[in-house]
Amino acid sequence: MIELEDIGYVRSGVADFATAVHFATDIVGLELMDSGEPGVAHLRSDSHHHSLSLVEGVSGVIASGFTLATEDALVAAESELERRGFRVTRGDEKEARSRRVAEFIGFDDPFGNRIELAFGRQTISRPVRLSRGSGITEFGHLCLDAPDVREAYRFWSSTFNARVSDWVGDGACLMRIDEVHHKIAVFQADEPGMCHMNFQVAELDDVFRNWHFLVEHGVEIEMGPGRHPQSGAIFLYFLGPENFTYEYSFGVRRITDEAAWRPRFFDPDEIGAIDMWLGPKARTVSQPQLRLSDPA
Ligand SMILES: O=C(O)c1cccc(O)c1O
Ligand SMILES: [Fe+2]
Repeated sequence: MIELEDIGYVRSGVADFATAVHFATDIVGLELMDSGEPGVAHLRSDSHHHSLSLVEGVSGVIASGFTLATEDALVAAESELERRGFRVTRGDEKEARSRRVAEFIGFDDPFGNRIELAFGRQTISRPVRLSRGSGITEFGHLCLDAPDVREAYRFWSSTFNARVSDWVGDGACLMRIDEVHHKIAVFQADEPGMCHMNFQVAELDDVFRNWHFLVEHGVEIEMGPGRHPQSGAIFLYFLGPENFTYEYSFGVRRITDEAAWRPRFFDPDEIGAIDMWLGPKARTVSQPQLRLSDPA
């Protein structure tokens, strides 16, 4: 069992670098760090150096990064994964530097999502300078796609310390690795990929201010503002360049009594399954509400 300390970063390839960086900063509000690497943009949301890296090149997610507490844990994880039959690679010095971690390993999960495990992630002491007043306080969770969500749960819960907090039928599994209701989610989709990346905002008002801001700037709102019955968070999903979905949310539940929590099963075909406020997608019958982007 590999103990994940936290979520770390998302690394994503973008074909139109300038447009993606402009969106991540001037629209989403993340801080652009000086990466020192041409074609790599590091976006900061909290006390860590970055949560999102945009890398000029082929469009699409490159890796999802998680942190482990110690170097020993990383070494142990490497052999544990190899014992379980995964092909594990170790990042070289340049790759580790680009991720602002001391060491990392990478492997493909059973569905083809690239996962990286790192230790020694860089903390920055000075306050975040958000590019606009979006109220972002931290990287909240990441959501991966997999064809079989229950199988994905078996993988995450048997390989790592991930516990299910709630299910939305066979369509979504929300998992915690600490007190936060979920930091890892898996949504059903035919192909692997990054379903969305969530940032927490400081107050309820930020969700609504951001909503108005996004609408004014012609950004496609995928769903919300609404409220998830699972985490209890007020959410807003919106579409960035190259099909990258961002989510802002406020008020995520913390599960402080680990022993008392029982995962719940929500029926995705039931109205309000992921939006208690019954917004437009929540009213769609049978049930593309778990698919945030309408199929092209
Ligand atoms: O926050 C949640 O509970 C939640 C539920 C369904 C889907 C999501 O993306 C979520 O973040
Ligand atoms: Fe989410």
